[in-house]
Amino acid sequence: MSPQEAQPLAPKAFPVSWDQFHRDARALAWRLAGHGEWKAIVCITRGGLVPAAIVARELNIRIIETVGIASYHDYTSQGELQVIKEVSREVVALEGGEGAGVLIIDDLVDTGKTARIVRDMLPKAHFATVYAKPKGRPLVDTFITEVSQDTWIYFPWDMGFAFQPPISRQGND
Ligand SMILES: O=P(O)(O)OC[C@H]1O[C@H](OP(=O)(O)OP(=O)(O)O)[C@H](O)[C@@H]1O
Ligand code: HPA
Ligand SMILES: [Mg+2]
Repeated sequence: MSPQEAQPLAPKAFPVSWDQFHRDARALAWRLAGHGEWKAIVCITRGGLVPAAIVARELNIRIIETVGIASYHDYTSQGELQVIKEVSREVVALEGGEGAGVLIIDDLVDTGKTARIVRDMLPKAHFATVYAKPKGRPLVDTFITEVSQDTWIYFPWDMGFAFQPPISRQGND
């Protein structure tokens, strides 16, 4: 179901183009570059895959691990959080364990529930997202742009080109 067909979770829309997402993910890499060297990235699939690729390229990080968490259904509701794939023991054990030397990447933090689970798995890791909403912000070490809690972020991989009716026709039909 598309967000247009469904009742979205938040009334305000923040659409992000590929170009803007690339700039914001690069800005995240610039900010992270000042924090030292990471041995590995753990990206939270699926949303974290795209920013992780951009940050890994910029910071020359070659060990990329995934942790799979899913919770939102059809863009309309957040259900039980499901851990679909755990982090490998080798990555947890890097630099003495508990995620030390690991950079966790996700596209955004919203309620913070996903971040909480991954932080508990890797308490010494650095948690970075491109976007953050107020409820989840305390769980993130580094992010680029904050949007209000009543805003839904539309990522470029969820969108396509569509006809836009002229403003003069909107709401008049
Ligand atoms: O802070 P929270 O309220 O927990 O929400 C944030 C999470 O929700 C989205 O993932 P989703 O569960 O939709 O899965 P996906 O990454 O596979 O799209 C997003 O990519 C974050 O991982
Ligand atoms: O605002 C959002 N946009 C896309 N996916 C999400 N998952 C949680 N919040 C969001
Ligand atoms: Mg996700």
